[in-house]
Formats: sequence, structure tokens, C-alpha cells
Amino acid sequence: MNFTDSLWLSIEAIYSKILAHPFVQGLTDGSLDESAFRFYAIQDALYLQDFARGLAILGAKADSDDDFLMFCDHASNAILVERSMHDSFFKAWQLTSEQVYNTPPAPNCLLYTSYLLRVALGLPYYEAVGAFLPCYWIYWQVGKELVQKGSVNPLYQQWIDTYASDEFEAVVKAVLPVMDNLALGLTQPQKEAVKHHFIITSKMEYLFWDMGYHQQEWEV
Ligand SMILES: Cc1ncc(CN)c(N)n1
Repeated sequence: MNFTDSLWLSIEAIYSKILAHPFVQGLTDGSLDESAFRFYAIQDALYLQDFARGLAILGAKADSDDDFLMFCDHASNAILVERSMHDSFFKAWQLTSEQVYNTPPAPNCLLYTSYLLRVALGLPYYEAVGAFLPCYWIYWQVGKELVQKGSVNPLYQQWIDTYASDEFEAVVKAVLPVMDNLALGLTQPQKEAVKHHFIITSKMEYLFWDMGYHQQEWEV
């Protein structure tokens, strides 16, 4: 079994909860309130700004030029590809980029991006790769799952198609072997540290959808 297979096994219960979440369910059956999706999309645009910067840090820490190039490419894709999807949503909702990027991050968004950046900046490369993996892998799995049902809402369908696409699959399939190759040189405690981050950020993926569903506000 590859190391990444064992990582996925460790989050099976979290992944099941993600698939069962009303936000995710509502993307296909159309029951998700579009205002919750809009809230999520705005927060995701903020998330991607930090996610892309985190990937650039991973690139700088990478121990091979191939990994460096891959993470830099993924950093620019996060802005150019995923953000262009968001921009088309924002256009449909007549939201200006000032309105989007002046929105304060909701607690769960800030929690997630702060964690990613803390790990990327302060911890070893292999731990940081483990922390970033769920951002790729869970979205691809969710996209593949949801595309089978499709959506009655064209915006939700566009979102699903982006993450179920061959292009997104290629991105995920490029990053998984990086983790597996790194794992070959890791001790058991180092692998446990990677798994720890992988589980935490998988939980944060759940929390991010939950934030959108409840349109989470700061209580104070
Ligand atoms: C919260 C979150 N996680 C992951 C992805 C996919 N890059 C995303 N757009 N947003």
C-alpha cells in the first residue's frame, strides 16, 4: 500500500461526513441556497489567495526542481483557473472584485488559511505537503462523486465540472507521487506528523463547507 493510500484510509470517516454534508448534498439536488453558495465562493476566493501563496512557499522549499516547478504551476493555476471560475460566478451575481476582496474572512476560512501558512512557513517540506494534500485530493474526489448525479443549478454544475475535470485530475495525480516519494525517506514519527496535518486539514475542508452552509459570522 502506498503511503498516500494509508493517508486516505485515515480520513474515511471525515470524507463520509463531507459527502453527507447538506452543502455538498445540496450542490446536486439543488437544495443549497444560492446565498450560501455565494458566501462560500467569496470566502473561497479569499482562501485561494493564501492557498496559492502557500503553494509558492512549498515550491521554494521543494528539494527538486521538478517539485519546485509543479508547485509554482499549481500556485498560478489556483489563481488563474479556480479564480476565473469564481470570477464568472461573481459576474453572474454582479459582485465587483472590491466587494469580494474587501470581505473579511469568516472564522473557518481564516482558521484554515492560517494553519496552511503556518505549516508551509514553519515546518519541514514533507509535513507541509501532507497539510496541503486534502485541498487537492478531497475536491477531486467530491467532484468525481457529484458529477455522476449532476446539478439542476448551472453554477453548481460548473463548480462540479471544474473539480471533476481531467485537468484537475492531472493536477492531483501529479502531487500524490510527490508525497509517496517523500515518504520513502521518512521515519515512522515523521510519517505520523504528516498524517496529523493531513487529518487536521481534511477536517478543515469539512469546516469550510459548513461555514458556507451556515454563512458563518464572527460572533463577537
Ligand atoms: C477550501 C478549499 N479547499 C480546496 C480547494 C481546491 N483547491 C478550494 N478551492 N477550496
